[in-house]
Amino acid sequence: MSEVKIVIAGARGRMGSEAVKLVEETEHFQLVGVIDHKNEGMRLNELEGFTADVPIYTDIDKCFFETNPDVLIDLTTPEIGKVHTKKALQNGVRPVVGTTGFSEKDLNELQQLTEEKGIGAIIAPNFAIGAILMMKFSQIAAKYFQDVEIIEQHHDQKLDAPSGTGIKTAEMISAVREEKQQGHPDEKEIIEGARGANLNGIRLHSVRLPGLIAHQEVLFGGDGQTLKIRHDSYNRASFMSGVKLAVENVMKIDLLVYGLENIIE
Ligand SMILES: NC(=O)C1=CN([C@@H]2O[C@H](COP(=O)(O)OP(=O)(O)OC[C@H]3O[C@@H](n4cnc5c(N)ncnc54)[C@H](OP(=O)(O)O)[C@@H]3O)[C@@H](O)[C@H]2O)C=CC1
Ligand SMILES: O=C(O)C1=N[C@H](C(=O)O)C[C@H](O)C1
Repeated sequence: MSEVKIVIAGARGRMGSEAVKLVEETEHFQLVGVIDHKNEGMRLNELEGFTADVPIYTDIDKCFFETNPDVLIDLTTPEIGKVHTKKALQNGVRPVVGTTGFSEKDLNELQQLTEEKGIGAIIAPNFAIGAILMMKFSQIAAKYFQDVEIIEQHHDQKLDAPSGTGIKTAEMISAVREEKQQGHPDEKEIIEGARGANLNGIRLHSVRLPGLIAHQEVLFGGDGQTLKIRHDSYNRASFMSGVKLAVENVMKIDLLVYGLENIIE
């Protein structure tokens, strides 16, 4: 594979700093710059913990113009991630987006823009291979068990709830499950929110605690039995093989792919 020139947005963050390591360690990847909201004019290796000698930009247009990247890896925040993805597509840069918190409307807009530009884009709510399998296995199980609830657990610095993975799991299950209103028909929430979020009748519960990283359990209930499908990420390195796969694949496609399950057959 020929060399892929990469810019990372959110490089100082928990995920971004792992992505910097991944890019530095991968022979056919080249880090050409990073996008931040501070440290304009500095080099990344002037910041503690980094060795990559690349420029830091606070202006994404200037970054794209000066570094001419093939791919933008975005690992920022729900608000800014959307702006960056749009800017990347407008500049002919292929986005690989791990940032979560995109709405259906955002995804539709980005899909349209991708089609207009005719270049690849990947938005992956979860890059961990085990999490992709957890979602795929849940989709299989949902053909046999109509009753399902999702419990996702994350660190307490997470900005969005439910998690992107929780939403994607519910969407994948909804695609194969006959819609069902679960629980007792006369059920009443004594305290609002007690039954969690509701996506097509599937309940999604979000736990936020220090000490956690990223965990999800999908619980199915049937006659006298339950089935639990669980995935745990214990560190951010667990996401990096998926980031690598996404970067390699985004160079070969000319459409928007939402979810790595569409790439890992
Ligand atoms: N798809 C996946 O597999 C995974 C996705 N995620 C998602 O990735 C995103 C990042 O998560 P995480 O690394 O934990 O978060 P962090 O808060 O650790 O990192 C986000 C980084 O983005 C920076 N940032 C904020 N605003 C801007 C901006 N305007 N331009 C450039 N950088 C900016 C932050 O800087 P500062 O700290 O100064 O604000 C910070 O360095 C989240 O949306 C999370 O849900 C997380 C894990 C796995
Ligand atoms: O914010 C996180 O940490 C994570 N976010 C993603 C999500 O919202 O699903 C992926 C993973 O769960 C970690």
